[in-house]
Amino acid sequence: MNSTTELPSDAIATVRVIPGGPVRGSIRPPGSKSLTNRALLMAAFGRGTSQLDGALVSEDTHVMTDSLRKIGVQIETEDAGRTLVVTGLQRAISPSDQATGHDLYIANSGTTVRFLTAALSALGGHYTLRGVPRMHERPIGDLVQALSPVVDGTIEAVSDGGCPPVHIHTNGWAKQELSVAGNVSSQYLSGLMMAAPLASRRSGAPVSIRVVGELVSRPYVEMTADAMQVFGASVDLIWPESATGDLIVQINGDYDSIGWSIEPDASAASYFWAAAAISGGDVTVRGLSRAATQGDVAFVDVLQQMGCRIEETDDSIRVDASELPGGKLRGIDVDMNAISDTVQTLSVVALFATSPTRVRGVAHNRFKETDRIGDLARELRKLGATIQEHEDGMTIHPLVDPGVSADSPVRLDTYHDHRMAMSFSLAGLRLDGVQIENPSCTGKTYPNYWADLEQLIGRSHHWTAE
Ligand SMILES: O=C(O)C1=C[C@@H](OP(=O)(O)O)[C@@H](O)[C@H](O)C1
Ligand SMILES: C=C(OP(=O)(O)O)C(=O)O
Repeated sequence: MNSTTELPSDAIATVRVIPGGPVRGSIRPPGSKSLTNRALLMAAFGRGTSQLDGALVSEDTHVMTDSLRKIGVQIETEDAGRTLVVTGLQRAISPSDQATGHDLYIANSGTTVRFLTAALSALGGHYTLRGVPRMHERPIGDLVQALSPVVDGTIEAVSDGGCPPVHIHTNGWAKQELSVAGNVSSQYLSGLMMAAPLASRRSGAPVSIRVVGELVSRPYVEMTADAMQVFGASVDLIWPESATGDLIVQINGDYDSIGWSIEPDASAASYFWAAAAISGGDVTVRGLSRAATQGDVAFVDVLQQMGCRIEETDDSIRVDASELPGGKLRGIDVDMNAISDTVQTLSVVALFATSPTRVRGVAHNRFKETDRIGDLARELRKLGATIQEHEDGMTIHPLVDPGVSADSPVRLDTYHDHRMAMSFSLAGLRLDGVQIENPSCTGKTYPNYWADLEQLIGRSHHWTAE
């Protein structure tokens, strides 16, 4: 057994977090995945050269950067990749590109495949986007269906159920009015919104998008609109007045070159706030406030409902669980549709509450890196928890006897899902013997997670490669 601050490599099979006392400290997570991939896309198709500071360096941003470079976008890096200098590809695709086409590898990055599918269909050319086996089970059919009637050419998703690989052969968009479903993923709408300026370049006309029916993960659409405005495009989100009405999005204008500082990742911050809640400690996350563009900062409201105290400044949010009412976290009933990437984090916190926690509104979590309801329930049960699965979420019953025996370790599978690994590490703050499989899967959005966790939890805990 050894303790190290080095990154777990692929050769390391499991990690064990050793329980200890309250976690106290402060941390600044790496840049936001969602903002980095949006900024890369808009800078790549903008006028002139943009500089992005504080970018995330991870698998999801790497596949975006690589794909953009492959189609001819110039991207220079500084500060170990955290600064990106991007020269926009302000041109239609060249005849030689048209002849050869591009084969783009997008691993398991939902943002990359959905944003690029929309943008490349508007840019024109021949492309195939393919990823890991799980990516070929993640839906993109609603986006392809939205694009099929408007492209001048063809677009198809060839795996069962309308999943990647995606083949695109177009001369851009021939129409400016689209309809898209939003009940499986908001990334389809975000992709179409960001592609719109590319289509307007060709037609000279604004683009209008109707979202038919329910829209999940709404804060990400607001983030897209905000980021597009930062890049100089104009976006109107016209929200329906009744629950049954449709959202209409109108987009006009084009992307400028800008300098932009990217916020730390709020979904990543959830693990550190949760570490405070679970251990009865207090943790300050630097670089985020409630005014952040990322909806996931609202995870602190969930912890507040469970009894934690929240303190904010313009540039930090602190979660304090050192004086919980009655000394314990309380279970809650919460709709997490808007902040679904933090469901796994909450599910582990809920194991240590005094009453059950019901999570609602996240049926779309079954389409992510893995089935984040069924697979999550299976792993939590291995810890001895009673978990009820629902169509739209789950109920987590607190552990009756928190304390897994050290001589009978529990191995938790992570399903190549970074958020499974990061969330399960939190269980190890209180339970003995929790082993997390394939810890390097955090590389999708947080390659330095284990080192950062160790730095925060300090000497009383260690993560251990076995
Ligand atoms: O637009 C984005 O950056 C994201 C939207 C969300 O996906 P869904 O809209 O599929 O819920 C979220 O889960 C994902 O991590 C990032
Ligand atoms: C769902 C996620 O990612 P994506 O959809 O971008 O692959 C995530 O990061 O939790």
